[in-house]
Formats: sequence, structure tokens, C-alpha cells
Amino acid sequence: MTILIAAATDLEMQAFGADRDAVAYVLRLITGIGPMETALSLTSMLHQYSGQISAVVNFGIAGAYPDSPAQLLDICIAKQEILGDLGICLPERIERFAERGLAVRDSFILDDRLRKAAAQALRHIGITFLQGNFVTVSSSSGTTERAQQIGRQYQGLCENMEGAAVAMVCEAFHLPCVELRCISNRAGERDRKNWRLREACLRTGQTAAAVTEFLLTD
Ligand SMILES: O=C(O)c1cccc(C(=O)CC[C@H]2O[C@@H](n3cnc4c(=O)[nH]cnc43)[C@H](O)[C@@H]2O)c1
Repeated sequence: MTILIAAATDLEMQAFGADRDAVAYVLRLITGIGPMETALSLTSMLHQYSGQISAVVNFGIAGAYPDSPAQLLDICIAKQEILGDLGICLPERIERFAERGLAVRDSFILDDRLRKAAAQALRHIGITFLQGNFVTVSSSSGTTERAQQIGRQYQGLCENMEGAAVAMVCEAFHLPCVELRCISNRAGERDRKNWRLREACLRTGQTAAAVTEFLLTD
């Protein structure tokens, strides 16, 4: 079994560690930031390794929505990924294209079996976690009001910029995918001194490594 691990940036990937025992069974992809780059880079990687990859572990950092139970440095697993800013940006909410009768894929349920296996791995190593809706945006929420609005509209646990793209591409390639993230900031919070970027990168990488090892030996 070969697992592809995917993260948006080198900082997140570094924390996965280079000296893992099962490294021969792990391929790595730094997708780049945002859904477009992610969709492109992942599609081209899966094409290149056609038939050789059995599952994708997507990990990284995320912002917790103001009404979310997730706190700084919490680990979260995605049940569903939603393209949160795809639609019409009204003052109070994003109007979805489906409301206008247009068929646009804008939400993706992540693989149940792999998600449960990842949850089992986390319990096994004693890491507490939350599960729920993740929201992917092209524009990171820049105010608490915006973050609250998007978070409430989708009952979102946290916000990121790649997850829905990974879920969509994996679905197209019939590959199971699991996504886990560590909370680095409150979505909408602009004051960088309240962010925990480096610690969150470290924690998400280490957690993803432990989960991947568990999946490979399961
Ligand atoms: O505003 C800044 O100065 C700034 C500096 C470094 C990084 C950022 C990011 O927004 C990182 C985006 C990156 O991390 C994920 N992420 C983390 N928190 C959030 C968030 O609140 N909203 C959306 N994405 C977030 C995301 O997946 C990207 O890969 C800003």
C-alpha cells in the first residue's frame, strides 16, 4: 500500500519527518496554497503515479470559526469539505448556485472508512480531536464578522484553502482521502501575535505521520 501525503506548504510537510520507517510506502506532495494550485498539482501527481497510490492523507493548519468548539492547537478531522465562497457573495451570506438551479459540485463527503481508521489511530496514540465540516475558501476570512457568517452558514469547524480541492480530485480518481488539520488561529483574526503557526505546523505534521504509520500497518 502506498499513501500519498499532501500539505500546502513546506513548513507543514517538514514536520511530517523524513526518517519514518515506512517511508518507502509514502509519497509526498506540497500542493501550494489555495484550491486551484492544489487541484492542478494533485491531478498531475495522481496521473504520474497512476494506479500506484491507494489513499491520500491531506494535512495542514486551519482557522477555527468564531462559533466553533475547536480551540488553538486542537486536531480536527473532516467529515465533509465545502467550497464555502463558491457562489454569489451577498451582504449576509453566500448564495449557492444550487439555489438558482445550477448544478455545481460544492461539497464533498470524505471517505468514511479512512476517516474512522484515522480516528482510531488518534485514539490509539491518545490524541483528542474533533470531527465535522471543514470549509475551503479562496480568500481567507479577513474579519471576525466574515468568519462568523461563513462558519454559521456551513456549521463549519474550521477554515482552510485546499481541502475541498483534494477531496474533489480524490473522488475523481476513486481514491479514499482523509483530512486532518491543527488549529493555528481563529478565522478572521488578523493580529499575527495571536496565531500559533509554527506549533500548529509541527503538531499537524507529527499527527499526520502517526496516522499514516497506523494506516500502513493496519
Ligand atoms: O495573514 C498573514 O500574514 C498570513 C501569514 C501566513 C499565512 C497566512 C495564511 O492565511 C495561511 C494560509 C494557509 O494556512 C491554512 N489556513 C490557516 N488558517 C487559515 C484561515 O484562518 N483561513 C483560511 N486558511 C487558513 C490554509 O489552508 C492555507 O494553506 C496568512
